[in-house]
Amino acid sequence: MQLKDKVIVITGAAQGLGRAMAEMLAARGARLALLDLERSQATLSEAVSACQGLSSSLVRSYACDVANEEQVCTTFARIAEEFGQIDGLINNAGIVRDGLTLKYKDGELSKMSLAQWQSVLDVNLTGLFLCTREAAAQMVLRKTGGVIVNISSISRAGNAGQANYTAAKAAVAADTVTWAKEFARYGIRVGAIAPGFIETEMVASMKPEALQRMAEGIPLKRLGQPQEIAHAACFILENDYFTGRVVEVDGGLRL
Ligand SMILES: NC(=O)C1=CN([C@@H]2O[C@H](COP(=O)(O)OP(=O)(O)OC[C@H]3O[C@@H](n4cnc5c(N)ncnc54)[C@H](O)[C@@H]3O)[C@@H](O)[C@H]2O)C=CC1
Ligand SMILES: CC(C)c1ccc(C(=O)O)c(O)c1O
Repeated sequence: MQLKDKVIVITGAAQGLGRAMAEMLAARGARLALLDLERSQATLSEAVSACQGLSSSLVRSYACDVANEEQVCTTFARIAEEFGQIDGLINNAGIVRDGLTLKYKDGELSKMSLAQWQSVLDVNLTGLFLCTREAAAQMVLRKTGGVIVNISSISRAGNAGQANYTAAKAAVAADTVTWAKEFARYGIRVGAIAPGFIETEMVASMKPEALQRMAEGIPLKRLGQPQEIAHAACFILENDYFTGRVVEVDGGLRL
């Protein structure tokens, strides 16, 4: 897919990987619909301005909680109406609520709460399902075809302290295959990226000692940059023979 003038929706676009992908796509001439939570609209406006500084193509922001079915349906219908079509979707919005499933220390047993489990599944998996369904529906109805890029994680292979996140990101990788098979007949490709540790606000909230230990274990000896993930997203969007696969961009962490 040539990116110039294509309409690409990015969820969780206010900061981090979402914003980096928005800026790279703007620089390549794509038209952008940038989504984030109501409470992140001020930051999202800054992302819109940054994109507008890189391109004369249309860039608009939308307040949308990807885990809210009504908001997702309304927002994707609005985007299709306002832009005339949807050519691409990057399912990037995600949260972490890390913790051990069980912790036993000094005679005290603590547990991951159902709310802690459910909140991560709601955003990282159900949200991604809702956005995929609504974007694909517009692509099918308008007979445009398109591309969907899901953000998984190397955590999908299992990571202590992330039972909720791991479950969601593994399901994202599995459903990337499911949807690649289901949607190929409509000219829709679906791919995924599994980033390793990338330098964003989410990772900055980790303990510095833990981050340092982690970086030392990465063969390339550094965290990834958001632009390196944006580059992978552009590859999936642009390469017309790519579907149903997960691109791992992790500095060799899982070798
Ligand atoms: N930073 C990293 O090292 C890695 C990140 N990832 C994944 O990449 C994606 C982006 O991560 P970062 O940019 O690091 O995170 P971030 O926390 O910096 O940005 C996430 C964005 O998603 C938005 N968001 C959260 N819940 C939302 C919801 N319900 N509806 C709409 N927007 C919502 C937030 O407001 C925020 O703007 C996530 O899916 C994350 O799981 C995967 C592997 C590694
Ligand atoms: C273990 C993986 C690389 C990981 C680690 C931390 C975060 C985060 O803090 O956001 C992730 O999203 C991950 O996927």
